Amino acid sequence: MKYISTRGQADALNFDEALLAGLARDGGLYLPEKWPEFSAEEIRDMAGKPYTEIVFRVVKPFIDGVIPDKDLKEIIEDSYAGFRHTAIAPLKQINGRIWVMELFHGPTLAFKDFALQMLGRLFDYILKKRGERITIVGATSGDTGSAAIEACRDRDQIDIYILHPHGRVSEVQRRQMTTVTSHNVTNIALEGTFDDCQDHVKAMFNDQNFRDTVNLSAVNSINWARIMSQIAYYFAAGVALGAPDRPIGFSVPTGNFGNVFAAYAAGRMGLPVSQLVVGSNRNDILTRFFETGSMTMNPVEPSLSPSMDIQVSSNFERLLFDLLDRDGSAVEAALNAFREGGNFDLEPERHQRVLRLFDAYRLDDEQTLSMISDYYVKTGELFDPHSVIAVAAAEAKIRDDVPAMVCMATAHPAKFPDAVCKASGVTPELPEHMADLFDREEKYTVMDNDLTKLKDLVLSRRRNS
Ligand SMILES: N[C@@H](CCOP(=O)(O)O)C(=O)O
Repeated sequence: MKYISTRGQADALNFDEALLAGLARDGGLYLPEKWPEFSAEEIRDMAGKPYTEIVFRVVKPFIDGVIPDKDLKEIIEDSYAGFRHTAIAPLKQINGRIWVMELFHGPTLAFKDFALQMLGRLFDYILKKRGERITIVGATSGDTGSAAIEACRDRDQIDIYILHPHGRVSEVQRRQMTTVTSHNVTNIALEGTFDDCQDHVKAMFNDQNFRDTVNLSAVNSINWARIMSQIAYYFAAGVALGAPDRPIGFSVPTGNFGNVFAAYAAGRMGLPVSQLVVGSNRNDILTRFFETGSMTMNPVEPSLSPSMDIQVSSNFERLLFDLLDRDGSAVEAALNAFREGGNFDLEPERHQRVLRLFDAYRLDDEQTLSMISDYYVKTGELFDPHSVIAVAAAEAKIRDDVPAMVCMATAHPAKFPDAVCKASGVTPELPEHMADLFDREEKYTVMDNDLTKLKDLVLSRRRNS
């Protein structure tokens, strides 16, 4: 299995090379050259299997022998051993056709743990084999940061720097990152937005000298291995609800487009995915795109669902690559137009094609609070401000011919106690392992929104061995 860049110029890589590279050298994102496909029989056979077995079957074709099966199985078992629910990703029905998959039982209470617990172990395994070290610079709007830190802390081969937008993540999200004091972790609160943080990360990758000097790698979903690991829970949900013999829809709260792209990938691999609903908050660039075929950038506005306060959704590039018939130069031209002029338009015929699968829906803060309250009263479920957008979007957009839709509950309500309490009157409690989070000491550096200063910091702390 080779991995190719969405911009079409970089060398094709094997799994381990793509894992360590993060972003391709031409600025594109890696994708498998060809989607592996499961037959109906192979999908049917996943039903009733433990979650870790489904992960193994889904990721094996992507790893393609780079890691022997025995070692891969151990990595997978170890990755999910720390989850606090025995089902790992439990499914709950909340009304006739709508289900919720809880993806917040991992160590940092968000869906990011599903991929990052694996990513940390994959890095460790490959780096030890190669005798190499890497520097990770990651950007977070709230959840990726702590999940990445948790996965990479205290690993000898890794130094990790996480940039978050200063004052724009919830206090629990910030403390989950900044109270980790491991020697290899640096937290930076950037005077800017998440998009600024993500732009700086990409700029560091696009500076070939810098990336080679520090051996830069990625924990964000620009890294293919992030998407790969997340595809597994879509298969787990699908087979639990009757796939391949019954089609299935998914509703996903979306910021960087990685999670919903994993659902799309599951469809390309044979899961009968018949509808994907993209949920957004007032930063609704994706919703407007699906509604109109035109992607137009607005300023990022803070919301009650900060993890989705994003205008430039990295993984949209992977979908665009398919929509533009895998033509790397067309992808590059469209994205250059977007970055330079703040807009690009998809041809009407391609827009119609994307609408066969995708729908989109937005909720502003007021609607988000009201929906948290409504579902709490109607079902007893306390949703966080991101998950509730998926549920409301599913209710609003589920098509008549979709027999079951699964909403991805991406974060634990205790990550957003103020919003949840305002909506429901209930303050969700942090799980025991985090009960003293507010007593722990924080350590982070507030920095100007300045790429040169960031690079200097990373270079100055570089370890030679
Ligand atoms: N919503 C994310 C933003 C980064 O997304 P990623 O999937 O590319 O890591 C966050 O919570 O940090």
